[in-house]
This record gives sequence, C-alpha cells and structure tokens, in this order.
Amino acid sequence: MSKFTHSVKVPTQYKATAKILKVALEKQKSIKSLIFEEKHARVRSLQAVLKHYSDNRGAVDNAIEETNLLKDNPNLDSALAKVLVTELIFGRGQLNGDSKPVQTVREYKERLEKAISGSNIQKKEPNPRYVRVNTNLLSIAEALEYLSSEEWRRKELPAEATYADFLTAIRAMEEDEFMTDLHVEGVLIFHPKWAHYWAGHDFVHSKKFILQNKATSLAAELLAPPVGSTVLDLCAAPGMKTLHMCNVMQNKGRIYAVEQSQERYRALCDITNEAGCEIVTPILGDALTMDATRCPDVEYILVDPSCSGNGMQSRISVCDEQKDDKRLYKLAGLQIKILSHAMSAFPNVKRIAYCTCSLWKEENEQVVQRCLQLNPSFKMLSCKKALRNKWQNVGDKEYAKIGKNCLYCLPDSDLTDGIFLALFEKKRDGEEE
Ligand SMILES: C[S@@+](CC[C@H](N)C(=O)[O-])C[C@H]1O[C@@H](n2cnc3c(N)ncnc32)[C@H](O)[C@@H]1O
Repeated sequence: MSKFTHSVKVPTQYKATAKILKVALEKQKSIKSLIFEEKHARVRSLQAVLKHYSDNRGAVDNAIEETNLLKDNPNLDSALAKVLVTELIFGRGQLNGDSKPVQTVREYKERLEKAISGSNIQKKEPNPRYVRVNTNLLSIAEALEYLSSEEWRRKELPAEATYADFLTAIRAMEEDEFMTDLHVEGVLIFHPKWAHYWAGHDFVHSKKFILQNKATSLAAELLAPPVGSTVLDLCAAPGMKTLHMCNVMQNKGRIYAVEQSQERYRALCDITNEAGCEIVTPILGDALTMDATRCPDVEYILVDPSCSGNGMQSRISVCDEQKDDKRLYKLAGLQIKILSHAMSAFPNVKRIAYCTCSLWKEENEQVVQRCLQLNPSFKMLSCKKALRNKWQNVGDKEYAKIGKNCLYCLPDSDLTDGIFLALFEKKRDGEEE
C-alpha cells in the first residue's frame, strides 16, 4: 500500500470566494460583476463573506499582518487567508473541513481575535434590516398582528421622543424586538441579525413585505402624493418607489411609471403587478420624450435618475472608491436634463421630488442649483420641516438657500443607506420666494 496520503481539499466554497477576491483586488474589478460571472451554486454565502470582508477590510488585513499569519505560512494563499479569517472572525465563526489552510487559520483564531480587539480599527456594525408593509396586500394592523403572533416584541417610544432617542433605541434593540419607523408609516425595523431571515420569508416572496431601506422610502413620504392624484415617476425601474407611492395613494389615482431600459421595464411591470398595484401605467421610453400629451394631468413627479450609487450600503467594495470626475460630470448632465424636463414639460405639476443614492455634491446640490437657475418658477421646500424637524443631516450650507432645504441620509448616523433628497414646489403666479 502506498504511504502517500492525499491532502484534504479546501472546500470549493472558500476556493471560489478567494478566486473572486483575488481578481477584484488585483484588477480593481467590481465584485458584483465577478459574482455574477461565477457559476458556483452558493452565490449567497459567497456574497455574505465578501460583504463581511468589504465592511471589515482594515481589521482583517491588519490582523493578518500583526499575527504574521502569511509570513509564518508562506504556502498559504493571501486571498484565501483573507476569506478564511473573515469567515472565522466576522462571518459564521467557524470553518468547514480539515484542509491545511483551514487548520492553519483555526490555529491562529485567538491571536487574530486579540489583534482585532486590540486595534483601533472599528468593526463595522451592520445597519438594521428594514421591511416595508405593502399596504396593497396587507394592512399595517394585520402586519403587526402577524408579528405579535410570531412572538416579536414591539419596542415603542413615547410620543415626545426625539430623533436622537429613536436612533439610540434602534442601536439598543434586542434580537427579538422590532420598531416602527419614526418618519415613514409601514416601515418596520429589525435587528441586522435577521437580514437573511427576512430575505427568505414567505411574506417577502408574496410581496406583502418589501425589503426596502428606510432611506429610499423617504422619497414617496416627502413627495406625499394625495389619494386620487396623478403622478409621474420618470425613472421608475425596478419600481420600489412606484410601489411605495401607490401605497401612499391607497392604490387610488394614476401613476405613469417611465423606464427606458427594456429589461428593467420588464422587472417594473412584474413587480408592480405582483405587488397588487392597480393604478400604475408602465411606459417603456425615454423620460425626456414624455410630455403632457403622453402623460396628462400630472401633478406630482418623482425624479430618481441613474447615479453613481456610492451611498448604497449593499455595495461590496474591496478598494477605496476614487472619485471619478468624468463619470460624475456625465451623470450630472443627464440628471439636470431629466429634472429640468420635469420642471418644464408638465403644466399642471405642483410638487417634484429629486433623489439620488449618491453622496457627491456634483449629483446633488449642484444639480438642484442648476435646475433652479433654469426653472425660476420653482422654489424649494424644506425636507427637514416636512419631517417635523426630526432630522439631522441636511445639504451643504455653502449652497445658499439650497443646502439647508435638502436632506441627506448618512449610513453611520442615520443607520440607513446613503441618499440625497430635494423637494420643489411650483410658485404661485407672482410669488417671489
Ligand atoms: C436609480 S434607478 C431608479 C430606481 C427606482 N426609482 C426604484 O425606486 O426602484 C434609475 C432608473 O432610471 C432609468 N433611466 C435612466 N435614464 C432614463 C431616461 N432618460 N428615461 C427613462 N428611464 C431612465 C434607469 O434605466 C434606471 O432603471
């Protein structure tokens, strides 16, 4: 009998994840597109490890360096080490199998933990899981009743609670508790631990519950189209905000939902249909070609155009994002065109909401400034006031008369995705400011 023993193989899951991480780090490629190309069946867990790494990159790299893990084990692949350390410390807390790399990293567990707790690089705490009730299919009372029957405990705040009290309460939420949002009706807040639980829940599959971040729910909340009104959503797919506006309008009135990408238009039709929207007219076309003949009697408009998206917390990034001035200039040009079109092509319009999931001023305050110059018949409304002053982050005050009226959601302070919002109202005849 041969004395040669085959070494235990590294689980394909870890190998596939390390392969993606290696290419992303070496070629500075987007993890999302690399995952998309990956044939491996367990994409979700692969994504989870990469997201943990992206959130805790500094701490993982520092711990590997400080414990000499790679120096003492020169055969250990660097990307695989990052994946295994991430999974062991920030992910499931354990590793599968007994391959040599797994055994090695396991042996370093205590030293890695010590290095991480001793360093001043903070572990990034994930934001809560937001779940919005789709009132087309389920009332808020029914949703609360369901949660209580499943033994979720509702954490309530006194009516006089401030926004700071509210954020403190979210941070201190127990795992079996949930809260209702301070600003947006129907938004439920759960401990981040339950992110995957809700992603796989029946109510989410049947569209009774919608996985929508609180930040993006503020657009429909602030535009506040009344029941029975006529609304135009100029950049609509996949339709999260279209659906939310439909809920705000109690499924009464009309929403023209415009999308120019064929594939995304199909998603918009499917989602609004499955979610029970009876008032949505999806339109495949370019926002810039829409007018009052195609979409008559429009009173409220949402402009949520393509943007750099650097506020989205679901993004997985393993390199520091560089500001790409050329790309921002191009995006801002299109954003100005669409917002300005909304302001000029619909004679009955009363109010417009503009939002991006970008934190760059080029796509935000500067777009607003240019559109107000081009369309002096509009004035801004204060988003903070619309939220009963229970808000902190507004725009840059350097933009006189603009910054203070805009709203930012910032991931670290508002515990949401990063977004920007501005609200406009058509001035009455002869009105100055
Ligand atoms: C940020 S996404 C909108 C997200 C959507 N409002 C939601 O909440 O689900 C921007 C969308 O605008 C579409 N878009 C970009 N330019 C457009 C144009 N000129 N006309 C119509 N749709 C456009 C993009 O294809 C993309 O689907």
